[in-house]
Amino acid sequence: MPPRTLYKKLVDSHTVAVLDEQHVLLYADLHIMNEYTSPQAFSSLRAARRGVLRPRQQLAVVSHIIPTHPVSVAQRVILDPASALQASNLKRNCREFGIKLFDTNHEQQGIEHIIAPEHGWIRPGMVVLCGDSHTTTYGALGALGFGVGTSEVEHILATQTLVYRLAQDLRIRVDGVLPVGTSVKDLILLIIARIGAQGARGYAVEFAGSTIAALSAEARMTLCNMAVEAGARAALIRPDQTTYDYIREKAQDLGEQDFAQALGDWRQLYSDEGAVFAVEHVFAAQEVAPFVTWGTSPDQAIAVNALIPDPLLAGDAHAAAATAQALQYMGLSAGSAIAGLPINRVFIGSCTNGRIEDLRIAAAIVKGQQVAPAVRAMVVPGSGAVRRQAEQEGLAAIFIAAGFEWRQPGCSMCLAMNDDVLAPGERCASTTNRNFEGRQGRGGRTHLMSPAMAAAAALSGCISDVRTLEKQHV
Ligand SMILES: CC(C)[C@H](C(=O)O)[C@@H](O)C(=O)O
Ligand code: SF4
Repeated sequence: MPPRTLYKKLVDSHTVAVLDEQHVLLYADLHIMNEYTSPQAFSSLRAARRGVLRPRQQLAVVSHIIPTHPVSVAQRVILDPASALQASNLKRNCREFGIKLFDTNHEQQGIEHIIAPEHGWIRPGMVVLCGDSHTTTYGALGALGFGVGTSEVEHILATQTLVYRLAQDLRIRVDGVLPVGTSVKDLILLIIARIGAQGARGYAVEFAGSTIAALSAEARMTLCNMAVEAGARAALIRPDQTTYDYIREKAQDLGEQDFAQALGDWRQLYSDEGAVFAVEHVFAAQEVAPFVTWGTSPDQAIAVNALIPDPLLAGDAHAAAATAQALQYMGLSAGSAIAGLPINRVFIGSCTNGRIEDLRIAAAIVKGQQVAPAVRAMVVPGSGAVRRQAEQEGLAAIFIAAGFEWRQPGCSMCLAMNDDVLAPGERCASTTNRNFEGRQGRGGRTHLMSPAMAAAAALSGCISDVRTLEKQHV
């Protein structure tokens, strides 16, 4: 057999039938649903008088619409009628078809992409599908994860398979040590800025190199989560000891013997020597600086000490128009510094940066300091488990003492489908993944950055270089 990439191995091991040169029928080990993209699928299923083939390989989470007010989980109520209906529909569907659900008042409630790995349900070698684009997150653990559309959700529920168009292979190598004050979030913002928001379109991306190997399992999730913002159809990292240790800790139901047996399979999950990638990009970790987006697309990002780009210097007329439009929406002028720009809001959370390690990083910066008076800052943990752990570790107390709001988990202001929204014109330092126009509320202005940079912005009241801030406090 010719050398294969990790991606090809995963596809091959889940191919039920080859349909044509471009398409296979792909088997899904796990299918995750949210309240937003599943209702129609269930309606169609009922209309066709079909059932759910493998209910135990399904998982449902109410994540996008739940309010995050700091009332107890049991007291959480969805007031918005349309959202309440979505949640009750999901409940009804899950009850009828016997699917495990993390409902609005569940203690472990949170964002689907945080809940699934933290319970040990994502394992190397799996295919995981979900009606949500950030399903690429699971590549961090060596699983092939990607988002599907509503009509595909119906097909998966009925057959546990998907008609899948094959992607091409792209490798991104990163070597070296990330500089002090930077994190994997800065790395992925830099990569997207360089290759563009369409730079990985149509490709399954494998991240490789010493920088990637040194990342924690959670940091790898941040990386694979955001790869979709470069258009990637999947993101993968070869499983290694870091992966095995993470799963050992999280997968409580996996006994010694099963784990040992699984390890044998997981160790085969790598791109063979000589496997061909259609495209390869190489980066050096030393190039990474704290990054911030200035525009309305995740690739419109610069190092915090750089100047906001000038449309006149853009490559072509199309790029010039896009830059000018983004600057206008963001209320920024070309050529000015991004550092020092006053902000109104800070949001720390989301499936990109709402894990315990993210909260630890932010809390270390915030500790003993105060949120700037004009700023409203919130921390929304990614799940009930993250929230509880942060409370046990004393992180919540640090945030609260500094003046942050300590909220209940959910997607929250990542996409403003609940009442956590920006007012028109408000500027937000956000650890999320998308800065599209209106993403956090109509007329709201989003600057994507790392948890460390968001913490620094909260304290100083403006976009600030966390490296300088850290020095001031030493
Ligand atoms: C609501 C859902 C379909 C959407 C996605 O697919 O990613 C959301 O999670 C997002 O982040 O924009
Ligand atoms: S946290 Fe944001 S990116 Fe993640 S699933 Fe929710 S809305 Fe989508």
